[in-house]
Order: sequence, then C-alpha cells, then structure tokens
Amino acid sequence: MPYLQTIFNELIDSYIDNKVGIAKDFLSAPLASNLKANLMSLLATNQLLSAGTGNDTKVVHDQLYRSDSIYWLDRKHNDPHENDFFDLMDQFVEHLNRTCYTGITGYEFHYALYQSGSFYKKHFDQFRNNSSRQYSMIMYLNTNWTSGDGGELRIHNTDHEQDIAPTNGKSVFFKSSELEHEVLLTNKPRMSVTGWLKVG
Ligand SMILES: O=C(O)CCC(=O)C(=O)O
Ligand SMILES: [Fe+2]
Repeated sequence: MPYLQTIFNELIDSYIDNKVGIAKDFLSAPLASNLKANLMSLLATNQLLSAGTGNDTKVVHDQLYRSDSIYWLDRKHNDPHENDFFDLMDQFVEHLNRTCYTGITGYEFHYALYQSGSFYKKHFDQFRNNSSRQYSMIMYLNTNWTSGDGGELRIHNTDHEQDIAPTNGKSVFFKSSELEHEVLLTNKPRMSVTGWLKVG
C-alpha cells in the first residue's frame, strides 16, 4: 500500500477505535519545517491576528479564553508550501470520503502560534448556529518537544482525559461536535496548523 494511504488509515483507524485519531508522521519533515518557516515569517511581518472565539457574526477576542494568534491558509497566496499542504489535504479528504462515505465538501485551515504562557480553554469546535464543521484536524510543527514544555492537547472523553503532546508532524483528528478539548498552558512557543473538514 502506498505510504500516504498507510498514514491516512492510521489516522482513520485510530479515530474509529478511540474517537481520537492520531497519526505521528502525517506531515513529512520537510513539509512541517516549511510550514513552520512560513509561520515564523508571518510572525516577523506582523501578519498573525489574535484569535477570536465564536463564528464570523460574533467574534469575541477574549484573551482569558484563548491566547493564540492565527493566520488562514489560502491557495490564493500561491505559496508553494501552503499548496503542498492543500494537495495533501485534498488526498486525505478524497481517501476519507471514499473509505468512510463522509461526504466532506470543503475545509478551512489556519496556522496557530501559542506563545509561551498561552492556552485555549475547554471548548467544542462546532458553532451552535452553524454545523458545517464536521471534523477537527490539527497538525503540529514542534521539533524537540518534551513533557515539561506543556501545551498538550487535552481531550475530555466521557470517562477519561487524554493528553496529547504537540510533537512535530503529528496529526490529531476527531468529530467537531463530539469531543470537548483544550490546549494546556504552554511553556514554549507552540506551532500548528488547525482546521476543519466541512459539509454544505
Ligand atoms: O492546537 C490544538 O491542539 C487544538 C486547537 C483547538 O482546539 C482549536 O483551535 O480549536
Ligand atoms: Fe478546538
């Protein structure tokens, strides 16, 4: 089986078994490093925006709730690495729809930077007034991450909590309406690409 399909199945199979899909090497090392370099240059050129909570009609900038900053990826940027990322996501969505009949028709992704001391309190990803977000997907861009660095993604399952370290290239995948989660306070800059697979 081609390598990518093996990784896609690792993510999907662990999602089916545990409600939280994890694939350790979803992003290749070069792609992760190129996306991280993009994020660093967005920071250097002041293009990152403090992230809001809520959807477009009611965005609240509450730093007590989440303190990351973000930038949306777009094919219109004509950035080769963003386009490599979108090519990968197109293949993943095609694979997911073909093997699981998910009917995903779109997606949206942003870079996220959690500076040291940042966090994102417990929340669901699906907006109350809009259910187009079906699956949440996060890809991490952090080399040399160790346990004292904090910044784990904490998933609140009904009967247990699960902490996931944001290590380089890893992807996490779960149903947006189903699992409450949070980002624990990070002691080091923590970088990722986060997004949603959508219907309608
Ligand atoms: O970065 C993470 O691990 C999760 C981010 C998150 O929950 C979100 O952006 O909605
Ligand atoms: Fe979230």
